[in-house]
Amino acid sequence: MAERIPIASDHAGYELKQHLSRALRELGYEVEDLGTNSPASTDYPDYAHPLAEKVESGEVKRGVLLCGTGLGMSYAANRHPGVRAAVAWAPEIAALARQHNDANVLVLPARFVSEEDGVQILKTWLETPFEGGRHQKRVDKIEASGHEHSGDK
Ligand SMILES: O=C[C@H](O)[C@H](O)[C@H](O)COP(=O)(O)O
Repeated sequence: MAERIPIASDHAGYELKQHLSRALRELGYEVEDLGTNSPASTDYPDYAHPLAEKVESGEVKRGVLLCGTGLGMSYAANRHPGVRAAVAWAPEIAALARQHNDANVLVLPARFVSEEDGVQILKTWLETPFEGGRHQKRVDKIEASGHEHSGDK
């Protein structure tokens, strides 16, 4: 069965979302489009939270968000426990976001990447595994309260 991947954007990411949705389908994924559905002005948290809730609950393994810079979407998505939303503007960032940070949400800065680069970033993020090892301990510490962790444990 094809993996279902939710994707969402605000107005700034709308055009690239449409392009990446087509690319995802061509790659064999089932795409769940959570909006927005036009280039009309919208508020990015209205799209980030529903997608992040799906990842947080385990309904889906991973998802894709887009806004102008990627920043607003990442701020909102990263408030959800267990969500690690990474802004990636180059395939190398997307690869490291997977290898080192186990990023389960890819966030694209739609006003700063071309359609072609967007597809390469997406494919790299989809195909790159988490390395685990020393990175697992660090990822685990993200979920811990900042008060509980100090020093090099
Ligand atoms: O982080 C926020 C995103 O980049 C938004 O896409 C951006 O702020 C939207 O800006 P505007 O309302 O000026 O199109």
